Amino acid sequence: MADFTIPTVDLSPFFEDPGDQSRQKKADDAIEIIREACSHYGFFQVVNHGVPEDLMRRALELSRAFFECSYEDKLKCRPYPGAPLPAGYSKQPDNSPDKNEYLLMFPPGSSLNIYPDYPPELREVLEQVFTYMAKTGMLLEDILNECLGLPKNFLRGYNADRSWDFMVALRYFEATEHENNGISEHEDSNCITFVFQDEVGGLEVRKNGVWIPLVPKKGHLVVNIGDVIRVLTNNKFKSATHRVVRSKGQFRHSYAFFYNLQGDKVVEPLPQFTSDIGELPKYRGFLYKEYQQLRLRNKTHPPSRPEDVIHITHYAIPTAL
Ligand SMILES: O=C(O)CCC(=O)C(=O)O
Ligand SMILES: [Fe+2]
Repeated sequence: MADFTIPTVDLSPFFEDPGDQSRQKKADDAIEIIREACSHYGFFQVVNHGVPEDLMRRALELSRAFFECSYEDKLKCRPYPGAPLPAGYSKQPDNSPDKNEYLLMFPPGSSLNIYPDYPPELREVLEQVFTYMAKTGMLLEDILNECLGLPKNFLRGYNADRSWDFMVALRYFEATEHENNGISEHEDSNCITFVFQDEVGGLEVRKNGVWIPLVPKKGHLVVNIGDVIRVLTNNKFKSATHRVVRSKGQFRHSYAFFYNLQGDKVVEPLPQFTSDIGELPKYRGFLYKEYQQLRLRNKTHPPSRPEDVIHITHYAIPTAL
């Protein structure tokens, strides 16, 4: 029988004294669940992750208030031309199958950030959420490092520059009589993504070929593994396939934090998952910023044929897959 469960992992052992024996057992159990989830489908949920629940709730209230402003007002913080990603407010192009609008930011202090004036508390709350999420990202990266049996701090060293991380507050429009696509099925291009959402629901992940709804739970963060980890591990860890469906009569709000990679880094399968174990690389190496640009183009100039949408398979070595 199909298994529709999505593991929830308690991260509290990773905040406790490392010398404690019972802490070690709980941490080992968590690592085992994460390893299993990442090896098969690339997603799970976490609790006790360090991001305060009240702050997440407040962030959702404030982004809702922002999105309720008029389109003209929201356009006051539209992106500067030429930024690597559109920081500020954007709405998906009318010809996009994705039906949502979003507010994107880089790390607090980035000169690219454009914040709305209303509601006045939004900026500070966004910056706080960002700071907490980046810490959770570092913790999860260390945990993945351990799950993969890589040398201590390997991923930390490879991905030491936090300036390309970004966060998006999203609002999905109500479904119509005829269609309900919020974001078409995709894998995230980055390293690790964290999502929290309001009570409406709509995020779905594909596990063993079946779409499973992520029922919103207070204080939970959904974790998706992205394509960078998939390529580094030569497919040992999967990037999560997910989508968002819209609800009739309700807008949906969520936040997605993209723990990312600096654009000049080369992404290619690591020797630990190729030559060291006698396996061929399944991807050719590429500069991360090239891939991020191609993925952005999917959004700004949505191809009319779904088969023209760029995925990580763009870099796949055909004979090795
Ligand atoms: O809104 C969500 O729940 C997920 C968003 C997402 O998948 C994305 O922005 O890549
Ligand atoms: Fe996504």
